[in-house]
Amino acid sequence: MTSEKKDTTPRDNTVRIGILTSGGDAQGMNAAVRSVARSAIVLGATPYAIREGWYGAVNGGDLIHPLAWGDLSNTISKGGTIIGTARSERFRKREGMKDAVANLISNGIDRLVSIGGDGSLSGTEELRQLWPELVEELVAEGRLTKAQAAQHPGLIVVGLVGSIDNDMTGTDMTIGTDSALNRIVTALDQLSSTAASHQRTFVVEVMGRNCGYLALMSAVAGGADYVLVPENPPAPGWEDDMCKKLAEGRQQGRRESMVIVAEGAQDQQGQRITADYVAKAIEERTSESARVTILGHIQRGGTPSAYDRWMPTLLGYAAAQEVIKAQPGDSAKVLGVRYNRIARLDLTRTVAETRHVRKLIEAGEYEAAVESRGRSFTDMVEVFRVLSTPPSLLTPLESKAKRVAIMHVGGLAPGMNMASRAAVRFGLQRGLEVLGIQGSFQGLIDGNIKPLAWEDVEGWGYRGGAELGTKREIPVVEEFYAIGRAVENHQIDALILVGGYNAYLSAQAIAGELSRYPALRIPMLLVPASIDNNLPGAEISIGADTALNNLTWSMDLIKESAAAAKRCFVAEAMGRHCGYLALMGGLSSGAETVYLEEDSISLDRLGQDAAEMRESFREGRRLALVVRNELAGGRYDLDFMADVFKQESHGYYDVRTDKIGYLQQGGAPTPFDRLLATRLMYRAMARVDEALGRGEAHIEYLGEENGRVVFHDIADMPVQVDSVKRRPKKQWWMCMRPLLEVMANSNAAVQDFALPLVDLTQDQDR
Ligand SMILES: Nc1ncnc2c1ncn2[C@@H]1O[C@H](COP(=O)(O)OP(=O)(O)OP(=O)(O)O)[C@@H](O)[C@H]1O
Ligand SMILES: O=P(O)(O)OC[C@H]1O[C@](O)(CO)[C@@H](O)[C@@H]1O
Repeated sequence: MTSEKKDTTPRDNTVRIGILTSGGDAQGMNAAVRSVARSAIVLGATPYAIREGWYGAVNGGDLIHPLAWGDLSNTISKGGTIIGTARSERFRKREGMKDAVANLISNGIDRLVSIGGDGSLSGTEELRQLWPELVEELVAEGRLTKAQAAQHPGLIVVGLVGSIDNDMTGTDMTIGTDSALNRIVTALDQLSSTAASHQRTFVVEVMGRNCGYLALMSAVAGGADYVLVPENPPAPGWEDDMCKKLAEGRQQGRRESMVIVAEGAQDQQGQRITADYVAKAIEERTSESARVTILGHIQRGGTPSAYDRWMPTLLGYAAAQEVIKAQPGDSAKVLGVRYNRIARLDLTRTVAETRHVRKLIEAGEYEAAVESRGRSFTDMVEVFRVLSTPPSLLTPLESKAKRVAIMHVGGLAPGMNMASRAAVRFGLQRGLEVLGIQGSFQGLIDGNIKPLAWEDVEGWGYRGGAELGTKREIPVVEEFYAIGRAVENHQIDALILVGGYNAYLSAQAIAGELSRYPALRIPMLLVPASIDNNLPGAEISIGADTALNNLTWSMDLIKESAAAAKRCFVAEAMGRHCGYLALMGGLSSGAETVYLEEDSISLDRLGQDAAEMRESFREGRRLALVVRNELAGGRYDLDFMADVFKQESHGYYDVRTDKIGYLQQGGAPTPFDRLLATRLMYRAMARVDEALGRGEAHIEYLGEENGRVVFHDIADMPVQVDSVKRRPKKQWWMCMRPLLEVMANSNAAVQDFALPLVDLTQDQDR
């Protein structure tokens, strides 16, 4: 970013858009700033940075300056906010706001994209409402001319929610939350090994102010034993309950114990519960020592997750579009995300609703407070209870004498272990016996099957790989008899297959042979797990988020390695025929070009891209990233593409290739994949239980679509997928394709394209 003093006197007639980040910084704010600024440039407007949040608006001068395309280079992977943030006390006062109006107008700015938490956004709205009055006063005081006042009659505002707390109602995730959750869960994984070595309890305090989202979700994803959140204060005597739970867990073989305390946790008397208090309570009641870890600002630090890059990029484009189109007097909007789509929310209402939750907690209306956090939060309270409570403390359920088997089929997907762990615990709670099949269909035929107890799956959640193994082979007809015999011999009443496309094809094959093999007429349910994200009826499959993060992280490293030389990297992402990883990885790592299998890639296109690449290096570019999906371009493979770029470089840059490969499949699953696996298995086990109760035997697959878990009969599969390309006919993320062009090219021809919007009138959670 340039540091020289800018002449901010308005000279052109373009629309000027001020961009500020305010309140606590959050990972992903840079992606939002970059996107708003670059989209503004592509849409014909001029972006201005207002540095240090509202402090910059109040103080003006060098703190307000235009942003050039190059100022945003290589910022998407950076943590924090490159334009600075602050908590400005002066802005809270009328005089401070008046100074802000004077400074904004003297820079020709009356359109603003404000990125921050509810405090920052309510400050923004207050300024918008006071604007006309303050302008009048400034004219009366001679600080603005009448012409300036006439030119800027009102402030046009769009808000983006940047805060790790995820406390804004109406939006599923705020910018920074996913990264903070990644940070917390990584820390919990690391603490687990030391805790297990000593059979010790760790009490971990996490951020979130009055919101328990980070605490609750990290407790589920990190496999914790007990959680304390502000919305759901524990009843008197909770210290004894907690210690009983910890002791029982130990009895069941749990070596590491973890208690998560939200920083805003309190008891029903409104008394704050600190991590130290929790540790003391444990030491007083058990013979064990407890250790306290306060994660603090680590949670807000470091590089953003892939989600906190592509999501703010999408929102940033939408915000630029919105702020350019809006008219003075239009109500202010805040753009959030619901079900991976953009939610256009009324700023005033959203902020008021958010503050209302805080009031509910203060008033002791806890049930209402939990409900206000939305369905996913409410469900997770119950999910956590079931997952974390040792069987001896769960209300005993009568055994149903039914056996549900679980196995993996297809390529490895991080999160498969979490799905198995959840299956065992949800199944046992329902009075079902859960069997683990080792080694897919061949394992079933060979009888590699054993009952899984509550403690058998302890610690599985954070492991990469698949403890039950997985194989890609689809059973052939000759094996169906053996499979049927195995199902009968092991008295398997229902089967849950966690896996990828080949699991679905296997189920389809079984469905076609049911009349010949009646033993296979049992409920079967497919749970989507594939890093390719190519499964029907599932917008995201288990494993795709981990793979995307692994890919993004590797491309960050590649970019860094290339920064020293003038270099173009051509990187290859997995995904087979599905471009999800390549496109989202490209968007998240700031790639210049992405080639998908879904595109038709001609030699002409490659030649043209290479010529543009040469031109950009000739004009001073130092680094470029091209991402290709592993099957994109058919015979134009990785080496061929690299050769075209090399041949056309004319010495302006050199070219290197990198096949990212199997590291995309490896490592511990991200919190998103763990939570998705848990949510899906919660519903899967309930469905199987119901089917067993009713004596039904459907073969179904499930997945999340538009924020709902939806079940489809296997017969729907041919309608939903392109069977040659092995991917859904409709891929919701494809509409983000033009976004990459907008972020990569200031002369992008793409002006306006359809954004994935959620229809809030159809939203049953609002
Ligand atoms: N009611 C208000 N009126 C005017 N300005 C406000 C108001 N509330 C907050 N602000 C401005 O926004 C800044 C940031 O607010 P706050 O500290 O509440 O953080 P936030 O935006 O809620 O972010 P975070 O989620 O990180 O806490 C304040 O320092 C102040 O300048
Ligand atoms: O960075 P500061 O000013 O210490 O603020 C910490 C607070 O900000 C947040 O990180 C974001 O609102 C909260 O979770 C935390 O309570």
